[in-house]
Amino acid sequence: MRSRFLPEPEVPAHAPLRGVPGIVLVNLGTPSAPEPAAIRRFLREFLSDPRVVELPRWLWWPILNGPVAWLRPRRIQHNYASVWLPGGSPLLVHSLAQRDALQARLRERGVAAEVVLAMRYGEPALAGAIDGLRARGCGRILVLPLYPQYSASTTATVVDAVAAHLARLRNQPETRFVLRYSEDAGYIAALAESVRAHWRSQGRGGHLLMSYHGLPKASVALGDPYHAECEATSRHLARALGLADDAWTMTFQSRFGAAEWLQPYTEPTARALAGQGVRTLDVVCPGFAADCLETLEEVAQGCARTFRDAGGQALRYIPALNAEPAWIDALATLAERNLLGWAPGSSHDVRTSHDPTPEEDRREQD
Ligand SMILES: C=CC1=C(C)c2cc3[nH]c(cc4nc(cc5[nH]c(cc1n2)c(C)c5CCC(=O)O)C(CCC(=O)O)=C4C)c(C)c3C=C
Ligand SMILES: [Fe+2]
Ligand SMILES: [Fe+2]
Repeated sequence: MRSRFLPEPEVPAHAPLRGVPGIVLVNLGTPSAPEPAAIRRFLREFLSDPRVVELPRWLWWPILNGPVAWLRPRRIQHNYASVWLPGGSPLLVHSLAQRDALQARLRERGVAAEVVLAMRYGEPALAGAIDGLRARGCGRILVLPLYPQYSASTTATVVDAVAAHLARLRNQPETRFVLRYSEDAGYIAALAESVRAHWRSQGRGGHLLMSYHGLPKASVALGDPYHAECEATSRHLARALGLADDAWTMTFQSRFGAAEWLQPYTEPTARALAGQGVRTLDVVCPGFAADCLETLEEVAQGCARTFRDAGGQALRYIPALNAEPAWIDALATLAERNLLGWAPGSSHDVRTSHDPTPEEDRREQD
């Protein structure tokens, strides 16, 4: 009989019942090459997710498969090419470095867990990452999206995709999700340290922009908590840096389409600040755990040009946390906390009754 479910991986018979836990870091996804065909493939998958573009299908489908699929890739290929790294797209390169650094840090801490990277759209695929962990005997999986602030258009789509894959499995792994860490102390401390390091090496700018990826205003009106979470991150970061209220501004970038998005927008704000006499502008993008097209091309290049053209002297972009040690430490702590009771060796480990040590066995019999 053919089963409607996927075949189960063969895990060695002597493998422990649930094995060590697996951790899936998940980021958005990015084209496999800075070329129109690869960009088109990526945009088609990403922008056909109904959580990303909420327009009715009959209206959106012709736009996506017409102008977006055929004009946008040709237009933005040069943007991608201008930030492309020898190892590939910056988003992929930095996310892989985060995976490796997190794996190493957990080992140093004596926490047994297998870390893999997946992209929500494109490669490495989420389903493949989960199957890879299962084949290595991981019966418990922690999904850790690289989105500090929850949004339906990012975090929830990861949950959707994981759930859709689990729906095809017979022997489902125990699964946990980290939905947000916008106010996490380690994350805020890592951000603050990255800003301070920038100030130490380049001097303090006249103003600090905290720029987040935007979202249609309508989504927030319908209950998406994203704006409130960006605000929470920004206030914590400002407090950690000891900034007065008029020394920083929260803005939103990467607007897409004709609708109104969260305001104030980053680029016009940079222009206005130059007009008000700000000479040097520091910009940090706390919502992007890894540098990507939106930070390196749109902000570090594009907004910097706008700022200079408007009379400013220099916009100095502060790199994303990427594989910064303080951030990897924060990620490791976040992971450990969410592995509670799962990870042998973790300081948070709660041994289950399934596998008592011989010594515990003896004690229990006494
Ligand atoms: C309606 C469209 C979009 C929504 C909603 C949206 C939300 C959103 N996106 C990120 C993070 C990233 N977005 C990136 C690129 C990107 N985003 C959109 C559109 C929406 N994003 C597009 C069309 C693109 C591709 C580039 C372009 O065509 O301009 C990226 C970078 C990817 C890369 O290859 O480097 C990231 C990261 C968040 C956090 C978010 C909601 C909170
Ligand atoms: Fe986006
Ligand atoms: Fe963009």
